[in-house]
Amino acid sequence: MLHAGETTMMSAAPSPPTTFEVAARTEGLTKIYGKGDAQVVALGGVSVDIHAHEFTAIMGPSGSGKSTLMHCAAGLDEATSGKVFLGDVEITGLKENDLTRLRRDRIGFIFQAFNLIPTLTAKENILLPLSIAGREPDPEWFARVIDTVGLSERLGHRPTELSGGQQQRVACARALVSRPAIIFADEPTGNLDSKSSREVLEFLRRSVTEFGQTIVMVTHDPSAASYTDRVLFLADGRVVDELREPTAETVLERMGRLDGARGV
Ligand SMILES: Nc1ncnc2c1ncn2[C@@H]1O[C@H](COP(=O)(O)OP(=O)(O)OP(=O)(O)O)[C@@H](O)[C@H]1O
Repeated sequence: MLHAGETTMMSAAPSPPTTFEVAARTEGLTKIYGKGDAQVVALGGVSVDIHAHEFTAIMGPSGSGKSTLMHCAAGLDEATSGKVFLGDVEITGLKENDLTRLRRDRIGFIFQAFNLIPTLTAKENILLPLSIAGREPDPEWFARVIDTVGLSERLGHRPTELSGGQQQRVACARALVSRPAIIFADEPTGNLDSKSSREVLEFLRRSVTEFGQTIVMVTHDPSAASYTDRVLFLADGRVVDELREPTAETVLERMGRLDGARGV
C-alpha cells in the first residue's frame, strides 16, 4: 500500500526515514479572502501530507487558518492558488459536479453542531448519505460501527431524544458507515461536556486503530489532540511545527512556544 518515494511531513522539514501512505496532500496552498486593504491571507502557501490510517489534529491560534485549511482540503472551499490532492486525484480544478460526487463518495464530515436531520431517527440519519448516493449499507459493517459507537439501543430515537454526546456519536457513525477515504472533523467535541468528549474521541481513536480510518480533526483542546497520532500546528496561515504521539502536556508546551514566538 505504500507508494515508493512518498515521504513524511513537509518537504522542507528534516524527515525521519519512515514512509507513510498519503491520504491527502496540499502543495503551496494559498487562500486569500477579500481585496485591497481588506485582503486577508488565510493560508500562505501550505504544503503538507496527511498520512493514511492516522488520526491527525490541526491546531493553532484563533485565525491561524485551521478551518480554511480543512475546508480547502475537503473541497468545501476553493483555493486561491496551489493544489489539493485526495489520494492521487487533484481536486483543485475539478468541476463542481465531479467535486460533489467525490465529496459524497470519498469524504466523511463531522461538524461541531452535529448537523443531524431532526425528523429522522438515528438509524435514518446514519444511513442518509448512503441512500442519497444510492448505495446499500454493508450490514456487517453497519452493525460493527453501531456497536463500536454504542448506539444499538438508540437507533429508533430522533436527535431531540438523544444527549449531545449521543448525537455526535450518531454523526460519527454517519461519517464512518460509508468507509470514506478520509474523515474531516471540525471541532467535533466543541459542544460537548468532558465525558461525552472522551466518548467521541475514544470512538474516533478506535476507528483509526481498529478500522484503519484516516481522520483529520481541527481542535483547540490539547487533551483532544492527545488522542491523535500527529499534531500539525498552524500560525499566520502556515504550518510551523508538528508533533508525533502527542500528550496534552507536550501539546500545551508547543502551543506556549508558538505564542511566545508570536509575542502573545
Ligand atoms: N469568508 C471569509 N472572509 C474573509 N476573511 C475570512 C473568511 N473566512 C476566514 N477569514 C479570515 O481568514 C483567517 C483564517 O480563518 P480561519 O477561520 O481559517 O482560522 P481558524 O484558525 O480556523 O480560526 P478559529 O480558531 O478562530 O476558528 C482569519 O483571519 C479569518 O478572519
